[in-house]
Amino acid sequence: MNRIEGKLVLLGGGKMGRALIKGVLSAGVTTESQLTVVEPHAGAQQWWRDELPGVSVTGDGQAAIEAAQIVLVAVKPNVVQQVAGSFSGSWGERLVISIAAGVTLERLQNLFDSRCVVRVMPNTPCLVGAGASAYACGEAVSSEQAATVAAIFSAVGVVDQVDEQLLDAVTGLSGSGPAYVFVIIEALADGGVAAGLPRPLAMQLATQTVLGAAQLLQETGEHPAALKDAVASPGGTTIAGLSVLEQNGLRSAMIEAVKAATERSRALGSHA
Ligand SMILES: NC(=O)C1=CN([C@@H]2O[C@H](COP(=O)(O)OP(=O)(O)OC[C@H]3O[C@@H](n4cnc5c(N)ncnc54)[C@H](O)[C@@H]3O)[C@@H](O)[C@H]2O)C=CC1
Ligand SMILES: O=C(O)[C@@H]1CCC=N1
Repeated sequence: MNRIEGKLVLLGGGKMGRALIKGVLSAGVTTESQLTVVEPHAGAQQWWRDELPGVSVTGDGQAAIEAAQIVLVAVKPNVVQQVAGSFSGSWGERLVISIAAGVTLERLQNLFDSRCVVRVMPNTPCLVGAGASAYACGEAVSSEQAATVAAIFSAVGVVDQVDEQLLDAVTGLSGSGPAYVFVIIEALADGGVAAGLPRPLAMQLATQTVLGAAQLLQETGEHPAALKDAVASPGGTTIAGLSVLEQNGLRSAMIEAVKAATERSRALGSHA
């Protein structure tokens, strides 16, 4: 795993900032002493002091940003403008990496008055090293800086560089997707409970079934339809279940969910 050089500042120590930094630290891509977290809320600051006492935490990022080579922006989309304006120096050649949903490279370039900006869409499984991320680079991002982005996000999962126009769809699929899968797991477990299983056993079976199916798909490289067909015996249990999923529009619900989240990402970008 590539170690990154230089000081890194995280702007926004909330859910995603925590997931990314914990993952990156445990992969050894950076160290606690290279890191400063800028976070205004006392409760969130306390989390960092309790969980990662070697990381500096501050409410005022001026000095830390001055000393940093890399700035990771993990605030809500409507706060990006505020954090960009809160630094009184020039953002200059610093690498600014934003994970804010919908906030475009053009918008980032304007807000940070810099062409060294990268727009990334990660997801929460980064916390356990199983994230899925994609990124697009601004006009002046060097190949070394792009490699730094790849090093950070490959430390916490898989990462691809894409054309920026694809990032709203990435947001709708893999950025928001963990939530869809959690709903599926919860619903599978509810079904198990309805069919008479104790809740803890139902949760374990539902979770492991989703994990195992994903792993089987990934490791065999088979088409999902072929793997689905292999489960469904003629006149058996699975085809009875699949038939109910089709009657209730599961596929179409999934497609519409990704499309709706993609549209929402586009809308967030136009309002951020
Ligand atoms: N939650 C998710 O699954 C994903 C979120 N994202 C993006 O990540 C960004 C952060 O999302 P979450 O971590 O879920 O939100 P969050 O609300 O958990 O974290 C945001 C943090 O920013 C802090 N903050 C507010 N104003 C600030 C300021 N002026 N300076 C520094 N920090 C400030 C807040 O106190 C909070 O701790 C969003 O832009 C979101 O679109 C991207 C991928 C997945
Ligand atoms: O719901 C959101 O806006 C963020 C972006 C992707 C996942 N969560």
